[in-house]
Amino acid sequence: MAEPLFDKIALIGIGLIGSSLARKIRRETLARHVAISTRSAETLARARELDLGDSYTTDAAEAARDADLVIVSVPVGSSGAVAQEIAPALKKGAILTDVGSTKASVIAQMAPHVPEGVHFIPGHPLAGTEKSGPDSGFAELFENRWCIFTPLPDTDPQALETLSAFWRRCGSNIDTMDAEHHDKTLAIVSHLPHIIAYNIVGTADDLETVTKSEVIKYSASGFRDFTRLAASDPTMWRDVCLHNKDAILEMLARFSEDLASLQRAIRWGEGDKLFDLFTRTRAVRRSIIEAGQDIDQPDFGRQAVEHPKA
Ligand SMILES: NC(=O)C1=CN([C@@H]2O[C@H](COP(=O)(O)OP(=O)(O)OC[C@H]3O[C@@H](n4cnc5c(N)ncnc54)[C@H](O)[C@@H]3O)[C@@H](O)[C@H]2O)C=CC1
Ligand SMILES: O=C(O)C(=O)Cc1ccc(O)cc1
Repeated sequence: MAEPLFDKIALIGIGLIGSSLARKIRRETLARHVAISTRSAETLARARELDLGDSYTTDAAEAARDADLVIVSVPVGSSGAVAQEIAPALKKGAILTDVGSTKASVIAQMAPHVPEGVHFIPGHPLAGTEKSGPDSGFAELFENRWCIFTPLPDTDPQALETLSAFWRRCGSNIDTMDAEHHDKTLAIVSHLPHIIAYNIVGTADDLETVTKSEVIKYSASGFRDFTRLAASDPTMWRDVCLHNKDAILEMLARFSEDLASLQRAIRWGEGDKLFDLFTRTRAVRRSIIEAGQDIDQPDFGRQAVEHPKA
């Protein structure tokens, strides 16, 4: 078995992402000690029952003390408060990272609190499901997934390599880019799909002419796919919307223009236009599959939750 990469890893936040990391770290012995901290005593008690770590506390600073790697896995709107709380406890040379779905805002919130000598490397694993909480995690979540880092200009290359090695051991491929580019890219490939899903399910729920029971009874697989995304955690997605506002609004404006054009094509019976668009979009799906992206991983997640492996 390979040597642990770290003596102590602190996981601040133990929901889907934090608990998936905990399970992987424990399974592969990536650290000698896993310290777990979360805000609510109830969630912490559940993490203890699931045996996700070696020590448990609601005091984030206590968990972060002496840690070589601190991973903040909380809704993006709470990342500044967490950074402020743990900052005095961070040891010199420690790596501080996060997993938040937005990056420019997380950097703006966390960076001002990071003490001299601590390596702050913002990160984002592109891996998840619609589930949340410590029960929903599974060790395989990050396998064959991308983990994006958005390093700051003064990021230490050695610390970046150490963190990359950790994520590779979690099964991920690594990419780096600047935070603004990350936020624009994720706005279109992740944030908009969730917003569209929330919207369509909300519209269906509001309809007067179709009853709620008909929506449930007759929901074809297309609508069901939207309901999966629309079941994602409300706190997490409220924060994503509020903290990637500009990029999301920019992509929504583009989306609305294209939707208006589609609406017009339907109104005027422009079959060729519809056919051309649908042909182009089918090719996008095919290239995703050809690129080997396992887009059905959420099903794998559901199976893993039914048969949890700590
Ligand atoms: N759910 C997903 O599919 C993915 C989520 N992310 C990002 O990962 C982060 C965590 O998301 P999940 O694990 O899905 O959420 P979750 O809702 O499953 O877990 C969040 C955890 O943070 C804790 N928490 C909330 N506020 C806190 C605070 N102020 N101090 C300490 N702990 C606090 C909660 O008690 C819970 O343990 C978010 O920033 C999200 O954007 C990234 C990739 C995928
Ligand atoms: O459940 C899904 O389909 C997801 O898209 C999960 C997800 C949610 C947020 C992220 O920042 C990354 C991945």
